[in-house]
Amino acid sequence: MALVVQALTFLHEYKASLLHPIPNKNPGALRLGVISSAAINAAAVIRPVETHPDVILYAIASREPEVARAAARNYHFTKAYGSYQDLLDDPQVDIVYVSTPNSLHFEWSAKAIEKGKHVLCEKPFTSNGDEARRLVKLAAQKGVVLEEAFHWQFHPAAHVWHEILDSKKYGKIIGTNARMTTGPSVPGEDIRWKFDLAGGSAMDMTYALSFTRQALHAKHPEEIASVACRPSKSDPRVDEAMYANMIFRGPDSQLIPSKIYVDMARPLLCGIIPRFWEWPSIEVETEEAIIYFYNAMMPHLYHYIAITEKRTGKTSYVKKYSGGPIWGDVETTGGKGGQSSWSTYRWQLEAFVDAVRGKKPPYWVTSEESIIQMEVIDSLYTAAGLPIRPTNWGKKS
Ligand SMILES: NC(=O)C1=CN([C@@H]2O[C@H](COP(=O)(O)OP(=O)(O)OC[C@H]3O[C@@H](n4cnc5c(N)ncnc54)[C@H](OP(=O)(O)O)[C@@H]3O)[C@@H](O)[C@H]2O)C=CC1
Ligand SMILES: O=C1OC[C@@H](O)[C@H](O)[C@H]1O
Repeated sequence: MALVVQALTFLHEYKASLLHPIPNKNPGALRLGVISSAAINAAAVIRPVETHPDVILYAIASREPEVARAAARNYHFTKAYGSYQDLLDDPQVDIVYVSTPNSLHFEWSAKAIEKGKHVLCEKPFTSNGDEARRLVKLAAQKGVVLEEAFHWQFHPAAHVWHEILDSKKYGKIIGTNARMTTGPSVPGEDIRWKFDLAGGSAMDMTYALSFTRQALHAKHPEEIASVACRPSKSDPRVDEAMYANMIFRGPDSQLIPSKIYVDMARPLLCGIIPRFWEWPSIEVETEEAIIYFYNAMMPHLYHYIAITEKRTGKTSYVKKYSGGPIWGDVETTGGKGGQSSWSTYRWQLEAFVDAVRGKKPPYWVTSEESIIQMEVIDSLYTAAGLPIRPTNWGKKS
């Protein structure tokens, strides 16, 4: 129930901002510029920046000057810009967060990179694989940090889950099943329904594919065995839901059947009950156990990793809110091993700032990972008989 999880994250972040005093900022703290007034801004960067000593809320831009001014007042940004370009033209901006609709990620990330800014770009990274490759190349040419904001991957729970799977304590992986759904439906006018804004369930709910590829350390699937889409009623090019059966090559070179189900308008149970309990999750079957990561998307709210051993039928539970195999020994800006109140976005910011400061971040979403993720989404659309999300900017005619 992605919308509920999202709403709870807004509350979680708001509570964290009330309970945790804003630390003194470093004299040379990085100046953040935010491109758009998106709903996700508060959870994804504004609250995390408040508790990070090395970043300040410097500027926010909107297509509407008054919207930018209101956001700046609400969240205490120093500057408000009535155009995205004006924000990028400000030499004081060091790092940029791009939270526009998907179709504009490439354009505004590229324009920020051209200005020498480091970029944290929302997921899905771009509209398609071609844009992803071009963006990564541009960042490398300009020598700036570029990161897809795949926040869930930075959380300690994700790292413990990896540790369990990679240990082979329960044998090799033999199958995966990931899902992300929301019902009641995503509202009708939302950007996620618009083809020209690179909408669609496989784009927005890219997490299910990410959980799967992460579990398997997989790149492209060996085969897309089948894909079925439920098209949006208003635009058949937009997938309201997608069901995909893929075969990946697993970490031991074995072939692994992997199911993905994403749905932006999950039918209500018995026609009336929203499935509030259905949070973005993945089940991994190994030779000896079923390992279920519940709420892999926003584990800071609540999560568990349930391990049910096939031989005994017994289930044990693992949870992890701080420390863990990657952050455990790290001196973070919140102390050793970070803080259990930190959201996925706060862990992500910690790593992003490390990278901008030239320090090796404990965890990183590689450029290759972001490119392949977009390439696989392209191939899912092609297999489904739907068009790949187009590039609207920067193509030489
Ligand atoms: N990491 C996460 O957990 C989440 C990530 N996301 C991602 O963040 C991005 C934004 O999502 P969300 O917050 O729901 O988006 P919203 O619809 O709330 O905001 C998108 C913003 O983009 C700007 N914009 C620019 N051009 C357009 C256009 N043609 N139509 C509509 N808006 C436009 C608008 O800002 P303005 O008018 O100020 O210019 C608008 O406020 C998406 O890429 C989404 O996938 C979303 C939710 C969660
Ligand atoms: O990234 C996201 O996380 C939460 C979802 O509700 C949302 O659709 C998606 O964009």
